[in-house]
Amino acid sequence: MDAILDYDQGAPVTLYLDDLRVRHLGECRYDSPLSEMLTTKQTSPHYVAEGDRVLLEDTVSMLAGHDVPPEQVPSFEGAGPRKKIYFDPSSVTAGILTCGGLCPGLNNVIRGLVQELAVHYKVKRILGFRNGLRGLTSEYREDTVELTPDHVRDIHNAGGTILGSSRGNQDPDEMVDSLVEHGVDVLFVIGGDGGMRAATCLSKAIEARGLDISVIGVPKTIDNDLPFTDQSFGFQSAFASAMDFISSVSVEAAASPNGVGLVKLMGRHSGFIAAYAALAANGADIVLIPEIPFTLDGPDGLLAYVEQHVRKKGYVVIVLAEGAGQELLEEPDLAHRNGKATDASGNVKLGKIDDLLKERITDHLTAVGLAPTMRYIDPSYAIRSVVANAYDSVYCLRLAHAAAHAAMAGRTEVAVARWRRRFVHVPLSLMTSRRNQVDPDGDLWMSVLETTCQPAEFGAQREREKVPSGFC
Ligand SMILES: Nc1ncnc2c1ncn2[C@@H]1O[C@H](COP(=O)(O)OP(=O)(O)OP(=O)(O)O)[C@@H](O)[C@H]1O
Ligand SMILES: O=P(O)(O)OC[C@H]1O[C@](O)(CO)[C@@H](O)[C@@H]1O
Ligand SMILES: [Mg+2]
Repeated sequence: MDAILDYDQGAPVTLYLDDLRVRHLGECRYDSPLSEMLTTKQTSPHYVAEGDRVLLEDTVSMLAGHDVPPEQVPSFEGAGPRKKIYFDPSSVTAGILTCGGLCPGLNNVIRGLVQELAVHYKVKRILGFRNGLRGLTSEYREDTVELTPDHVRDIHNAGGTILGSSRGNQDPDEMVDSLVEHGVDVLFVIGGDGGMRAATCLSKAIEARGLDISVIGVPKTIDNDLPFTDQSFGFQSAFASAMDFISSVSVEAAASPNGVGLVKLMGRHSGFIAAYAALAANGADIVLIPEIPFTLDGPDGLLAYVEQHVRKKGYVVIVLAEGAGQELLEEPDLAHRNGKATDASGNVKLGKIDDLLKERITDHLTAVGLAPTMRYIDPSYAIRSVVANAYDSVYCLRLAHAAAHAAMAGRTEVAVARWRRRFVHVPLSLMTSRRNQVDPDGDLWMSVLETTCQPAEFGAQREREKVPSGFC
């Protein structure tokens, strides 16, 4: 009686109730320092009581599809403080690391963790491991920093991460050795999909050795490509920053003869930054994202539409996610543009779709007598190195609180996330089970089409990878 979820949208996704269960290190025997605050708490629109759960789905039709009693409806464990906890806080050593690409809010999460652990749980020793998972290798394991509330008080005023970050693979057993050597009881891994995979490997290696160490993931990514989280922290700050570049390019393109404004934004496999920044700036005429392949040539292709737009309006503004149109670079004569290499963590390096577009648009418009003025911006790292905005700042702090509570309550192999505006525990296996992508049939993309007035697709419809609805 386990098969619970079946999204019949292209690729069906079946979730089992067991997929949503969180691993515990053992019985919670210690009174939490926060227990007094919790005595009268019950579930309300603003609080999920201990023991209650948060529904995975939120539409009547989805819920009606389950012919099971309420306790078997798919749901997440709520995050938050517990009256009884697993670890004796006075003897806990905590570890924190940040890995992968930068993301606004990393320092905010570090600060929130240190404050919650030190001030409320009275944890005396909090170690920061430097430069991501590399900090747990034998070569670098001694290079730690002791984190105190004083030390982290103002770090949220800067972008980046005071701990540093890195990509590249490490041996799980070597990393566990480092945790044992430092006596770490709870480890917080602040990372993206790779970081969550690494946290899973670490948890498994810890379990295989029968150790009592909790591993908690705090998912971060400006790409917003992690599933089971409403939006990842830092995403909002990143797209707000991207919006300014779209506005600049729009001003430039509008003031130039046959102006073509082109902004390339980060987003390897998911076009959320491009979509949101374009909506926020409201100046984009075309948004191109990895989820929706496009064709350049032909009457329904991108080039014809660009031409038509320039003729009608005098200029055109295109927002391009870096992972868009990669299929165009597969063509044999374009092989030189196709990166096809991988970075140190195994992430595929993308081909240069921006170069191809600049060249093809320039050639096409010139050939039809509309020689363009190309205004191109690649803000690149500028959008992810910014300080977290006010919203992300609050979000990071609350995620950090949830992560500290999860760890002290002996949860492990789990990430904290915000799901349908509640904070929940998401098993790491679920966090890495799929990629969050813009759903071409979802309402976000609909809003993009409504705003830009671009056609739903450029060129002949291609078979595209279907994404499960409900995760965007
Ligand atoms: N499949 C995996 N198994 C174990 N560890 C992994 C795996 N993938 C990545 N890692 C580790 O996780 C760390 C971070 O991965 P990665 O560089 O891909 O960044 P990320 O956490 O995905 O963040 P971003 O969203 O910026 O890419 C790397 O140091 C890498 O060693
Ligand atoms: O930091 P790197 O290695 O240059 O990688 C850049 C990639 O990282 C991301 O910012 C995700 O963190 C992607 O949007 C981008 O493609
Ligand atoms: Mg990644």
